[in-house]
Amino acid sequence: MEDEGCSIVLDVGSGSTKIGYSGDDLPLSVLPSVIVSAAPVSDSRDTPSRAQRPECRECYRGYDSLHPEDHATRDIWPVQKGQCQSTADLETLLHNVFRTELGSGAEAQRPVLLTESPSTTRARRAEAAELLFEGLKAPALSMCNTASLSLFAAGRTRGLVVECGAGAAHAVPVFEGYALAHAALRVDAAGRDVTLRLAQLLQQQHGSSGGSGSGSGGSAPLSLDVVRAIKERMCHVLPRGGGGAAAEEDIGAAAAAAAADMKYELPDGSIVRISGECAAEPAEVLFENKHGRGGLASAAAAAIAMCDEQVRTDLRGAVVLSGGTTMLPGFCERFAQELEAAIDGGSGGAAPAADGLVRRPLTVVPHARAREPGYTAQRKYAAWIGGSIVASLSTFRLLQVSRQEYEDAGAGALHRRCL
Ligand SMILES: Nc1ncnc2c1ncn2[C@@H]1O[C@H](COP(=O)(O)OP(=O)(O)OP(=O)(O)O)[C@@H](O)[C@H]1O
Repeated sequence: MEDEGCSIVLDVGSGSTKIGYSGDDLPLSVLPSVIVSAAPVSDSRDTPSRAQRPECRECYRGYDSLHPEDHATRDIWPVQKGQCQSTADLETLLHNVFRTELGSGAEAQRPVLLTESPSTTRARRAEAAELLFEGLKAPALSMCNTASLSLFAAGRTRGLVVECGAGAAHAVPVFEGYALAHAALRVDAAGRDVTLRLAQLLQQQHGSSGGSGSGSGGSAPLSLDVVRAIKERMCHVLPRGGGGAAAEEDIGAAAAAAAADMKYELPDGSIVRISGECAAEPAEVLFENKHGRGGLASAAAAAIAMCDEQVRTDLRGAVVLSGGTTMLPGFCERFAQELEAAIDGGSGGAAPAADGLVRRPLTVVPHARAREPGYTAQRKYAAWIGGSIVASLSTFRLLQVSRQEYEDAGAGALHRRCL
């Protein structure tokens, strides 16, 4: 939609930054959220106009590839586990992204809708506002919670949003478009942890950090970026209780295809063999109980339990998954099983409650078999897509704070108007 009045929609995640224009179906670009000292972040030397690049461009070198013990790297990831680590670094990243993706002309001088993590603080919001208004000269700004936006992308305003990205996961109840902050829970296990676990298993099985080489694997270490690519192609989530023939059926067509072809070809032509254990075990980190803290499904059940009973009915009726890690084949099925087991002893909340009322059954979106119209693969970019929808509504101006208002009232104006 080529529209003079459209806004820039910006979603800066731990792993990737999604940027594009309101009203579009997908981001213009998806770039790694990294400042690389040696090479340009993006491969775009000149900036073609928006009309020339209508497709979503993905240029992803994952945050997953940030090795926990690699202090020597000069790459800087300003957002880690969903939280900004340094405003100065974030400013550098955003200057790079705006320059390479939008150019320095009028395209970059539009109102901005910036997504914010469910666990952000007022202080961080104020810092981000200063960065956008003063560093990037945005004429107007609106800040929206990723959970509310993901829910809009799924066509709802009430529900429990379960986000699982690269660095962090959240379970956030949303009512009438507003995230209920008191019941939002965060889990420190996400896509990067799955990648690291896969790297560990490959190392154990092949004797190197990944074990590449032709045949059964050689000694050259695999970069975590390659391991991430293997994960995205070949890993899946088993149903609760593990494998078995019925389970294999349940993991879906994509996973079955991956399971049949357990070889991954590297760019140099060598082959990495992926065992069944390597394909299925890494994703277990998302569901396991660690140090007495439950996984994602336990957090989701706890978040529902922290809300009023009337709200809980709506939450059970729409548990919306979003974020790249939920794209793992079998994730939706396993999550639904785990959540059902965690709520009301397996009834999913449909059993009669103490007051005799039958609660609404648990509905996880997207459903593994009954595909949600318009919300399946989109969940990878759900927060950005929701932002694109919100920023194209005529009421969007009610959420915006202009530069003048910001100069007069400071960040307080944003706290009052953010979603
Ligand atoms: N098809 C796929 N299968 C499995 N994992 C995937 C797939 N596509 C992306 N991922 C994983 O999703 C993660 C990125 O998800 P997303 O873009 O939602 O996170 P982010 O916004 O960068 O980070 P965060 O939300 O944690 O701040 C990465 O770990 C990536 O490997």
